[in-house]
Amino acid sequence: MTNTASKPLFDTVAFIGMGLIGSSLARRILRDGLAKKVTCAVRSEATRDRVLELGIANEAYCDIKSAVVDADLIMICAPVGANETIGAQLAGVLKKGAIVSDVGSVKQAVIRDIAPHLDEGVSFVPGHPLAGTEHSGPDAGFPELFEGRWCILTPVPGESEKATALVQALWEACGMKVECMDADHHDRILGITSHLPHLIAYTIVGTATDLEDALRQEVIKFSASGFRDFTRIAASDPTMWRDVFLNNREAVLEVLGRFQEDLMALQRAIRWGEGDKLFELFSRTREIRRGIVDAGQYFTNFSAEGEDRHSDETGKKKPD
Ligand SMILES: NC(=O)C1=CN([C@@H]2O[C@H](COP(=O)(O)OP(=O)(O)OC[C@H]3O[C@@H](n4cnc5c(N)ncnc54)[C@H](O)[C@@H]3O)[C@@H](O)[C@H]2O)C=CC1
Ligand SMILES: O=C(O)C(=O)Cc1ccc(O)cc1
Repeated sequence: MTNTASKPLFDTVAFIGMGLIGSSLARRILRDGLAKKVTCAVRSEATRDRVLELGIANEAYCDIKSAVVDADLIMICAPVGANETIGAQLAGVLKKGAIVSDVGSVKQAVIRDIAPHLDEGVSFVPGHPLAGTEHSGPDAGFPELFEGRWCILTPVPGESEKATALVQALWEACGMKVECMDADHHDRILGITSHLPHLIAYTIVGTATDLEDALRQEVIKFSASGFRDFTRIAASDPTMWRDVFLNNREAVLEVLGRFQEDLMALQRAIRWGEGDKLFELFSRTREIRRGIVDAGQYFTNFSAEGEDRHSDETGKKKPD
């Protein structure tokens, strides 16, 4: 989908954090003229130089204040564990009428850490584009990342509806479908659909490679596509995912409890040779996958063979 906006939605968009998500959105904004100017705050001179070399921001700074002081939209794109520190640096600095938004994978903790620091006259519209890869850093981004995917906004009651509509318009201009919901509802859904699967992938790859040396070599050598899929997910950024689990503790622990019960039931079925139970579950899950693919939902970036065009198989981390 190409941008249908006839004029820029914002004068200046400032990014805090220019990794996979920040740099993908910045690329899209600059490519399609969704803002007149893009600025960003990064943490090192090397990243600042790289961002300017890549041409993914008009101005790049190593401090937050310089990047955000004239911005109409401030998009926080750092790991969610950095939000408390980032929020404190926004207090007393932003223009009246500025909008603060974010892309964090959890939403209640983001609201907890950012909202108290924002001045009167500044709107806050938390968001989460459900699109990504296992890669990190400014080189990993690409402008088509968001195409055809969902973006969830979790507006805080009492906040400006105009601000929410503008953030929604930005994500729609990036090709996303947008839905609003409460932050706690978001965290419960994503706990099941995203956080638990990542935890399982980290566990499986950990278990399989925590073997004695000779066996580990064979696991790597003969890894079939099922295991390789898990290794892709398990190559995701450790800082980002540590922060996700620490900041969505309740929802993850709740779903993990249910998962452990279901796993025990499967363990028992295997032990006692209860083939019917296994067959019934596997048939049900096969139908679910077929339903998702037929509905064209979520997997819009998968080819017929089920490979995700967003990612390669190497799991290599791009420079940060
Ligand atoms: N990776 C993914 O697939 C997705 C990630 N997200 C969310 O997007 C956010 C960013 O993730 P990615 O872009 O993947 O991570 P990334 O690791 O590629 O980029 C994060 C950037 O933030 C910078 N950063 C860290 N602390 C900072 C601070 N205090 N001030 C300024 N910059 C700081 C890092 O140097 C890095 O360049 C996270 O909150 C994550 O939960 C959302 C959807 C998908
Ligand atoms: O790479 C994958 O398979 C992902 O699941 C990407 C992803 C990671 C985190 C999010 O909050 C949303 C999407």
